[in-house]
Amino acid sequence: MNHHVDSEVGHLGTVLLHRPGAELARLTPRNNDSLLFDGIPWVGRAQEEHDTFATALREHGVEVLYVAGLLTETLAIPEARSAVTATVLADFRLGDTLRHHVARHLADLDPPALATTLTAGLSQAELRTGSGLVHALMNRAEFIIDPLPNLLFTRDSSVWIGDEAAVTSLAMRARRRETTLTHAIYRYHPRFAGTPLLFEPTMEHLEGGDVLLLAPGVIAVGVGERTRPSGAERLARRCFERGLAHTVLAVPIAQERATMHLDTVCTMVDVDAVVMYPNVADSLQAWTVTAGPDPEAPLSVSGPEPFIVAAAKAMRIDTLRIIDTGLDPVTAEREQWDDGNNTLAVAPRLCVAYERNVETNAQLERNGIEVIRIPGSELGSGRGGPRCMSAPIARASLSAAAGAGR
Ligand SMILES: NC(=[NH2+])NCCC[C@H](N)C(=O)O
Repeated sequence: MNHHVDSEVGHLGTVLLHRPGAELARLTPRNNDSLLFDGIPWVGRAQEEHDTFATALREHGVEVLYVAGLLTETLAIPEARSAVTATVLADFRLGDTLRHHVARHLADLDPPALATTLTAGLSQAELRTGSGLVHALMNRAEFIIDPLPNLLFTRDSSVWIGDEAAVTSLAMRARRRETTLTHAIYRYHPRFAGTPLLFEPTMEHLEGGDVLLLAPGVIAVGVGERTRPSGAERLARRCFERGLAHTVLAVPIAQERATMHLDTVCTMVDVDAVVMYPNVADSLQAWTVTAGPDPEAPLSVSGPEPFIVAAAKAMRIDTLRIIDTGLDPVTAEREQWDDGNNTLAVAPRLCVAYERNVETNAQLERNGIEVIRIPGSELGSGRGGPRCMSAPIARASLSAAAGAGR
């Protein structure tokens, strides 16, 4: 099976999605902030919206894989099952007595039920038997295993570069456990076992929403709230060592919720065009990182210079075209917040976007980009759009198309 991604826009072959489920029903006004949601989504409607997204992708010939299905199949493998449950049981907050009860509870679950518990979490009330001090001092609604509502945003927990999978290192506490699931899938699932892992969750912080494959061999990495400079450095070194890239652009972004990832302000819609939030278009800078002269100095760093200039140079094109999010700054700010810039390219000049971002979508169409509109009123409450909700596993190679090779 051909798993390979070398751009943001090559015809999408296979994508990993997570259909939201019981984990979204865990959100309350008391925990939504710490679980990184801005509201309390209506779960049934979020599922309908997500199904519309998946159907639109399938109608364009895309193979849709779901985390729940892959995880269930993975958990049927004893080694994978014990690796994943060990990460849950390692939680310090449990203490030995409760840990023992949780281990017994998990051991009784079949793979589908275990997959559900690992994503939706486990409350004190749901644990069949419990005892000990930690259990006694918990209230019934408290989580023994925290839910993972942000699993919806599959973009962040793994990224394919070439034919390698990078399992990322998530910065926010509420999301860390997501990568234990993606890690297990890529290590043990028969479809993926043997895939080289370019990055591991034990490394410096790096999130997929910050990683943009601008062209074969050229990667932009947003550096801000989530991805740290050290994470970008580690990714650059590993990509150079493995011949997966010749240039990495480190792009500082404001450490704010609205711009938590680079893909919240900029996504690619054509081989030489991005849709970009106008309020940052002029100020976005990039540091250019290339392989250094010798092992003592593995990286060369230069810059900063305007992102679009650095990107065009690295991509060896004259200009990187910028399509902005509508002209008036208030509309632009509203639509950026609602993930207007967060499009998923299905092919060059064909992208999926939330229908609510009326101005941005009209701008895209005026610039020759076809827009597949999907509803996102409930999905968007987690602050993520079509790109955040998808992890491409296979795209038609642009380097093959250009005859460039690597
Ligand atoms: N690639 C992205 N922009 N992902 C959006 C993730 C949103 C999620 N609620 C978080 O705060 O982490």
